[in-house]
Amino acid sequence: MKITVIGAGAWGTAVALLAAQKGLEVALWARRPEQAEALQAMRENREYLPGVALPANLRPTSSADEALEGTALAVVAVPSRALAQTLAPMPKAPAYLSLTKGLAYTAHGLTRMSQVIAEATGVERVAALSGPNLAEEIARFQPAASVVAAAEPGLAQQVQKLLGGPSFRVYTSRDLAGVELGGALKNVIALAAGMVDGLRLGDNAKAALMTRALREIVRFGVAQGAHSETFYGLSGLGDLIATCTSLHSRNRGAGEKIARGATLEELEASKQVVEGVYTVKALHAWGQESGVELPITEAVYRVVYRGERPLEVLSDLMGREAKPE
Ligand SMILES: NC(=O)C1=CN([C@@H]2O[C@H](COP(=O)(O)OP(=O)(O)OC[C@H]3O[C@@H](n4cnc5c(N)ncnc54)[C@H](O)[C@@H]3O)[C@@H](O)[C@H]2O)C=CC1
Ligand SMILES: O=C(CO)COP(=O)(O)O
Repeated sequence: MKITVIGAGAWGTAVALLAAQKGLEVALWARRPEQAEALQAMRENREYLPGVALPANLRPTSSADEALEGTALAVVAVPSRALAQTLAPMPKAPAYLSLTKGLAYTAHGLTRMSQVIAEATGVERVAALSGPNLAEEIARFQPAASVVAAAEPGLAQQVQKLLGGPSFRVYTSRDLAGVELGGALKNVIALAAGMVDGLRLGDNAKAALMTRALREIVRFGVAQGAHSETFYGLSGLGDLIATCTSLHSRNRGAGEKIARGATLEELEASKQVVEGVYTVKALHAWGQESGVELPITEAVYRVVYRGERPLEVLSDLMGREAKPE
């Protein structure tokens, strides 16, 4: 069986490696022809995932026709901002799996990545995989677990069989919204966690941030139609822990850089995608329209987009009205 991974960044390459290890024929589509050629020539993704050899059954290409011909599943690992424009002109696959952790604010309101994929391709069979999954560890087959969610249970089970293996335990879920929202919102909180690290505010501060943020994520997610239990699972709490504490996390690292004075332009110029920067903007736009308060998310927005100082924003959060937990 053949599967196609669209997007040859760190995460697309890591998941392509998981699929190749299962003996599948794997096409890895890279946007730039020179990137596909470099992957092919070096049998390594030196730009985004150095130090890991690509096996022979993993075939890099920049041709969408070649990548998608005869495929059973397209696994999408393109940054959220480029998702619709990347997929729309490509040949269609029978089903899609979203690996992208982001949120968009469109004319339809807040839009999850599986919805962006369905709209861009016209294909309704779309699943999402999310969990505490840092690409650098998964690519080295260090043990990890994840959740695949789809409205159609058969699709989630198909992905579970295709990607699950000795180092990667995959659970299924019916809560597509919950799995996607947990993965998107934790990136915003990881920016805040990075600021806590950069300002050396301490372990108590980070634990308080993550705990109160989880409450905020649950409140928001349930209002969006997700199930609260999903946020206490791998794609919620699990990913929140991994991303807020890992030295590999680009979002947490970006928060540290912000605390040391990095600007939005500098973050956007990074070769590696920092999704939290776009997710927080979408959430802010939604909050303005809906009137729903997301205090921690709003604090991150004020620092990233209004250039306010993290310590001043923190002081506002600490000074909010006293209330029961
Ligand atoms: N790196 C990780 O550990 C994980 C990442 N993710 C998610 O996967 C998605 C992809 O992230 P990574 O693979 O880590 O990215 P990356 O930061 O390693 O690489 C960026 C990728 O995006 C491509 N790209 C940049 N601009 C583009 C554009 N305008 N059009 C098309 N492609 C473009 C680059 O060529 C490269 O392949 C993100 O949504 C991220 O949140 C999810 C789980 C783990
Ligand atoms: O989603 C991730 C881990 O599950 C990766 O997080 P970063 O994008 O912050 O590196």
